[in-house]
Formats: sequence, C-alpha cells, structure tokens
Amino acid sequence: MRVIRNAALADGRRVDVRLDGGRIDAVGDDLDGELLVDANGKRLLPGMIDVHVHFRQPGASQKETWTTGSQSAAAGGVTTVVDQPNTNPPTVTGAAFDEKDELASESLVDYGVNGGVTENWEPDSLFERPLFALGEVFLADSTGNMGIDAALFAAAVERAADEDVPVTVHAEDADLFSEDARERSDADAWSAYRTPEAEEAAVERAVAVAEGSGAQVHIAHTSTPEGVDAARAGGATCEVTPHHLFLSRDDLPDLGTFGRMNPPLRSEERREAVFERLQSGAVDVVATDHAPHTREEKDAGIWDAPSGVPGVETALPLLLNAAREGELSYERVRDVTAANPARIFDLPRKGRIEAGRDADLVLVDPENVQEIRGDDLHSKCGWTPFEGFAGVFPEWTMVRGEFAYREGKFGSARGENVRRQRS
Ligand SMILES: NC(=O)N[C@@H](CC(=O)O)C(=O)O
Ligand SMILES: [Zn+2]
Ligand SMILES: [Zn+2]
Repeated sequence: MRVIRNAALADGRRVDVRLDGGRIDAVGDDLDGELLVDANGKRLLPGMIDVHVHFRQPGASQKETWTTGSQSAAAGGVTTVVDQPNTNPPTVTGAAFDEKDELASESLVDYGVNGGVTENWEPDSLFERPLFALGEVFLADSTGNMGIDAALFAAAVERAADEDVPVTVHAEDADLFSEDARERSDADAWSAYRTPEAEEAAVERAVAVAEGSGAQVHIAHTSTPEGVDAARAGGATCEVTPHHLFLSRDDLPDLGTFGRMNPPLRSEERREAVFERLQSGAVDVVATDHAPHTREEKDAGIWDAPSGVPGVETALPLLLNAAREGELSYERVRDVTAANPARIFDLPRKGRIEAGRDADLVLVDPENVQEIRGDDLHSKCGWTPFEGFAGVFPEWTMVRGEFAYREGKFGSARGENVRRQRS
C-alpha cells in the first residue's frame, strides 16, 4: 500500500495517510508502506465537493465543456462537482438526464447530475434516474429562463419529499425586483434591480414549503445575511459563493458587466456580514455557482449581458489565502468545502480524511501564494472576476487515489457519478 508521509491536516495534526487503491486505509503515525509522497509538513485537505457548477454541456460548449470544466476543477482542488439543470436541453426528463450523464463521463473528477423543474418536466422518468438532487429549482428567471410559479414549486417539493431527494433552490422573488433600476444603464443597476428583499422573501417561501412537506431543502448561493439567517431559521441548509464572500458592489466600476450574476453582488456591509457568518459556522457550504460565459457574450450592456461568473478553480485558493491571513481557520475551510457538503448530501465515502473514505485529496503549501490570472486558469471562458487576487493553489489533486492534477499536468483517469458509487 502507498503512503503519503508527514502531512499536516486541517486541525494541525501531523500524520501519515495510507492508501489502499482508491481508498484511505489508515491515518496515523509511522505507517508501513511504499512512499508515495513526502508532504514535508504541507497541508493535506479533503478535496472540495462543489455542489453547484454549470459545465454547459449539452448545449453551450462555447462557454465550457465537461473536459475544460473538470480540468479547472482539478487544478483548483475540487474532486467532486454537481452540475445544474439549465443546459440545452434542460435536465428535466429522464432522457435529458441520460444525455448529460453520458457527456459527464468525460469528467476528470467525480460528479453528480441534478434534475430540474419546468412546466414541461417529466418527474416520473426523472426520478427513475440517480439524481444528485432536485435543483437548482429557479424561483425567478436566471440563465436558461427556468423560473417557475409558486404552485409548481410546491408540487415539485412535495414530490421530492416523497422520493427522498433533497431540493436545492435559487431563491429570488421577481415580484420584489426594483423596476426603478431599469432606468439606469451602469453595472450597479443589476444589484439595484435584484434586491436583497427579493432573496429574503424567496428563502422564507422556500423554507415554509419545505416545512409543510418534510422535504430537505438547501438554499443555493445565498448572497445576504438576511438570506442566510432565514434559511437557518427555517431549518434549511445554505451555501454561499466565493464572489459574494470576496466581491461587493464596490467592485462593479472595475468589473462592469463581468460582475453581473444572480443573485447580484451586494453592498460591502452585507458582504462583510455574510463573511462573518462563514467564520461563525452559520454558513454550511461554500459552492461556486461556476457559471462561465465567453468574453464576447459578457461584453454587452448591463441589461443584455448574460448573468454568471466562473469560480470552480479559484474557490479553494481564495479560502486558503483567507486562512493564511488568519481570517478563517483551516478547519472551517475543510468543513464548508468538504465535510459539510458530504454530510448534507449524503456522500458517506467523501469529504473526510479517515479510514474507509475515498482518497480524494489535495496537497497545498500554505505559504505559496500566487496572483490569480485568468490566463493561467483552465475554464474555457478564459477570464475571472478575481483577477489579481491572491490565491493558494494545490500542488496536486487526487481523485480516488489517482492524480487528476499534478504540477500543471492532468491525469488520464475519469470521474464517476457519485450517486452510482456503492458505499
Ligand atoms: N448565477 C448566475 O448568474 N448564472 C447561472 C444560473 C444561476 O445559477 O442562477 C448560469 O447558469 O449562468
Ligand atoms: Zn442560481
Ligand atoms: Zn447556478
């Protein structure tokens, strides 16, 4: 068996980690076995489980493909991704699920495929498939125009509860968007338009529907302290994105339409309040909402540019840099990127460095800080909203015991659908 020696875990323990094929066999001192890597005291973390990406296939491979998206994931320390249903065709039938699941087999990292809800969905065939979750269910239109009304949402949540499948929700309520902002044409107009109140009201509606049906609800990309607090108060879990943690409306003069996404960037005050909830443990998960669009597509007026920013490769590096600067503990980073998503979405093989779990691992040198540059990243879109930010990138990323990424090169192993893996 192969051994990674002298690794520092998130809690500071110095250990050896022994691998039996793709699984962790033991974690301890002076373990016997063949030397695989001497970590020399560098940090070993469980690979990030990013429960919210848009890899764009089928239908928009000019923006991203399963190959480029998963390379970007692997280079950023992400070992499992979960793809969202707003592709073309949308993933709302069993046949559409099968088409995407086939394309996803090109992925370098493990993956889940979500099913979505529209007026034309086919729940009977969809729920026959191994869905990761139902979602993101759109309470307002976003990329793909999959917004649904209250009655269909309630019916979909009811069905998911019967099927014992968790529901993830894009919580914005279009009735509370500010029509006044429509007069403006600057980049900040998008933030003025899609108000914080629209998020809070939609989270409250989602958790009320969930309480009535007994469904497990997870709120996607909460962008305000009010949204996080409403999710928690209603017994739901929530995720926040790196862009809502590290960017605010103050960045829009620089970002222009490249800073347009749903929900939008918020005030600096709200950003800080969301970051405090990450520090305190009120935020369950960091997920990227990796939503690449080409430069040409983004380079349009604020009312015409598509919404969304890439992020799968920079999330863990930004969080590790925050840890290096003392703003977050390594344990919090581990919990929100790996342990919590594994627990919330029932992935018993993933998310922790302990005997019996998959060897989904990331090695980082916490002092090796790099400047984030769009040109160095692997997403097909070729740009990042975090240009010039400091990031701590992985030396290597391993999926089930095989290197998916190592010092600039990608491995040849392929990912598996996590809902088909046996525990
Ligand atoms: N977040 C975004 O602004 N865009 C996402 C869709 C979404 O998650 O709402 C996309 O697919 O482009
Ligand atoms: Zn969304
Ligand atoms: Zn999304």
